[in-house]
Amino acid sequence: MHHIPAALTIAGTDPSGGAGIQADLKTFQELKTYGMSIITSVVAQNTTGVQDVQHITVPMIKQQLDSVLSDIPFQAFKTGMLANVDIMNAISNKISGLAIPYIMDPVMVTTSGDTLISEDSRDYLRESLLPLTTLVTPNVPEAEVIIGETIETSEDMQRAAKRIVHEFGAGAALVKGGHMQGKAVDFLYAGEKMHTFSAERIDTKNTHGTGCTYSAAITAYLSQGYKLSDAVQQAKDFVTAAIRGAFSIGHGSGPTNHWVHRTERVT
Ligand SMILES: Nc1ncnc2c1ncn2[C@@H]1O[C@H](COP(=O)(O)OP(=O)(O)O)[C@@H](O)[C@H]1O
Ligand SMILES: Cc1ncc(COP(=O)(O)OP(=O)(O)O)c(N)n1
Repeated sequence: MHHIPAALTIAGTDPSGGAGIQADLKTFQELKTYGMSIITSVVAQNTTGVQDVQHITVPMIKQQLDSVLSDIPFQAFKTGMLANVDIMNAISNKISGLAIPYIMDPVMVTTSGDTLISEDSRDYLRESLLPLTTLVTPNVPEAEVIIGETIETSEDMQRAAKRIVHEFGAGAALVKGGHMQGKAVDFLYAGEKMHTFSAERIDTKNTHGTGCTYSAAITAYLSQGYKLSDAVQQAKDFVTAAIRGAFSIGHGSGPTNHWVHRTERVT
């Protein structure tokens, strides 16, 4: 039988199409993985920020998960916005038995400065969800929240990645350097050596949804059987190209361009 790689995203929405579920599904599709989605919160947002949020009820989130789990196999999954402890707890109960890669994008605050998860859920995320992960992908502010320390240098980023694995129990940690100065350097630590992924910093304000796109690309590559460091390298190339080709649309920080690879192939 023909094997179709499939992946699931569990996250909030972005009706303007740049981040959240919409970014994840576009990325899965572009990378030729069949995409499925569980919506945790409906977020009224656009390139300028978040205007309103409505959380989906816990029974409805559980039912969405059951609908997928009872029907279609998938080879990797990711979580994005999980707004509160009740939602995190429901997800954790449903996914803890799944023996496939789990990528957590520990979404907390958007680039526009809007908070997406409650204060008290940060502890739950750290203590109950992190140990379930294959990989967690914090940006620097998120890594600071997880370890409770300020990160100023690339040595600090590497120390954070190690602590997230050894002290907080994540399977691996990818600490992303989009919020630092100079080259866009990310560090991956999975318990052995430190891997470095580096790209030129692109001078653009259009970075809405980069974290979602990056973690979705890693999830897609893992669903296709790539080993972790190769999946991250492929995803880094994908997100860098997507930032380079980002759209100047909307009145704020525009979205990454998910089909830049295809347009490059066509022209
Ligand atoms: N201006 C940029 N030029 C090149 N790469 C970038 C730029 N901004 C972010 N990145 C990269 O995009 C990815 C997402 O990183 P980051 O912005 O830190 O996460 P988030 O979107 O979660 O805040 C990382 O690989 C980071 O290095
Ligand atoms: C629903 C939803 N989830 C996550 C984010 C954050 O997206 P991210 O990729 O970290 O990029 P920014 O948009 O914050 O730059 C979001 N905005 N919405």
